[in-house]
Amino acid sequence: MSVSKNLQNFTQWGRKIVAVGRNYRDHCAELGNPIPKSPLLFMKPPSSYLIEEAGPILIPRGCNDIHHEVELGVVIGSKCQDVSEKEVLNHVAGYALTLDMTARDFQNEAKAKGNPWAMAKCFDTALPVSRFIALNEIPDPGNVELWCKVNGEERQRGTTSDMIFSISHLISYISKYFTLDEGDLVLTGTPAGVGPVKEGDVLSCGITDLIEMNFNVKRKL
Ligand SMILES: O=C(O)/C=C/C(=O)CC(=O)C(=O)O
Ligand SMILES: [Mg+2]
Repeated sequence: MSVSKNLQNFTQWGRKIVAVGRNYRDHCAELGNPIPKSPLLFMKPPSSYLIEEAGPILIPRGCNDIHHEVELGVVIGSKCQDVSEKEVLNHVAGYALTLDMTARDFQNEAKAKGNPWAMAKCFDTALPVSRFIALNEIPDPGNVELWCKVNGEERQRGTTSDMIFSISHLISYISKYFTLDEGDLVLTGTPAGVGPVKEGDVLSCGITDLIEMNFNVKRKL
């Protein structure tokens, strides 16, 4: 699809962010979760976006276990409502490299009480995000290698070919329940290797040698 130049600033649009959880078998196993039968969805707010130049990832107040989750983001280019899997790629404008930062202690507490995950997933700086990645830079989104390092030490390396639900399936599925609009972002889930970062760490992630981003980690005062 042709991409409006403006869409390159998708993080400033204030659009929806739909995140998929438990989309890699090895990540389900490491957290002791069952393999989902259908996509597990949650939301992150646009206020959680953090671009590289904007400053550090801030550990939210009271959190003692914040985890990195490197993920491929898909930028929606046009309205998706009841879109078939075959049509999905016509609605994709491009991609982004993302970190679904997760306050794991908040999430575990919420899970134990049967409560929603908002406190764990939605805090300010919970969504470090790269520049817009054009379609031609990722010819096959179903076979993209993602990596994540803490202080230069590799923690995550996985490929989108290991997703349980493909990008086409995810977007088609979401569009059956709620409309995706131009400028929305879909996070496609993280592979195994998630783990903690602490104040003073440098968190780096990338897509093979296509793109890399680096963030300092600080505690919110
Ligand atoms: O159920 C859990 O314990 C944790 C789930 C997640 O945080 C899911 C994701 O965000 C993911 O798989 O990427
Ligand atoms: Mg995630």
